[in-house]
Amino acid sequence: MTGACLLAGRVAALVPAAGSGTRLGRGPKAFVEVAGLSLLERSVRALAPHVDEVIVALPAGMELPAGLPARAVEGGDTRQASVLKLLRATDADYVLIHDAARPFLSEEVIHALREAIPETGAATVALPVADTLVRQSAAGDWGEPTAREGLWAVQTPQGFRRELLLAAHQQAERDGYAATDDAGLVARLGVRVRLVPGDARLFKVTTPGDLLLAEALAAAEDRR
Ligand SMILES: Nc1ccn([C@@H]2O[C@H](COP(=O)(O)OP(=O)(O)OP(=O)(O)O)[C@@H](O)[C@H]2O)c(=O)n1
Ligand SMILES: C[C@](O)(CO)[C@H](O)COP(=O)(O)O
Repeated sequence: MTGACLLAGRVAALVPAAGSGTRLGRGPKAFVEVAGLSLLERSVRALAPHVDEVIVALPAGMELPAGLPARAVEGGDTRQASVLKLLRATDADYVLIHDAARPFLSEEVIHALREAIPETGAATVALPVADTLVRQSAAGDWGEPTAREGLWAVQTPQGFRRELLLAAHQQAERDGYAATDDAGLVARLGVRVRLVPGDARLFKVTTPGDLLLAEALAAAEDRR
């Protein structure tokens, strides 16, 4: 394992990649290619040098691309269910959860996240919100403006002591509670989650417009 930031123990990167990519409309999204490399390959290749193992949750019946330094489990019906399966597939001391759909993950972000984890056992990469925010009215127009000060848009990777995240998932499962990310499940236990400034390039490829952006960014990065 390489990576400057020491976490005491083994670190696994867990990559939920079992989504169907409905909003993108190009089939299982993790396998969609950007400049010749799939979102999944880009994400795994960014993580692998910084962790002891990489485990990917895949849609049923799909296999890992040849030569990828990872092993696979079958994903669940939701992202939360896929992450729980990934957590049960490792005994690492720490886990970094990273969406396959966020393919532009830098070494700097991984290091900053790893440094933030030990204080409370939980940290996430996120970006301070830069746009004006408004809640829509009942008619779908401009409704109530929302102050953006102190608001962050949450990204991945997110890092945890594995036992803490497992406890959070198990509690959520008992309560029938669903969250859109893992930090939210841990925060629900009353544990402080550190916010680590992220990177605009960590956007989630969700819509066809995001894919165009990803193609442009990949072309620029691959030229460097
Ligand atoms: N059952 C699921 C659903 C999502 N994911 C993963 O969680 C990440 C974030 O999900 P999202 O971007 O919403 O992907 P999809 O669910 O594929 O997209 P959509 O909602 O448009 O179908 C993705 O890497 C996706 O593959 C997963 O592992 N298992
Ligand atoms: C985990 C996440 O990427 C953090 O922003 C996000 O919540 C995933 O949401 P999705 O609806 O599963 O894309």
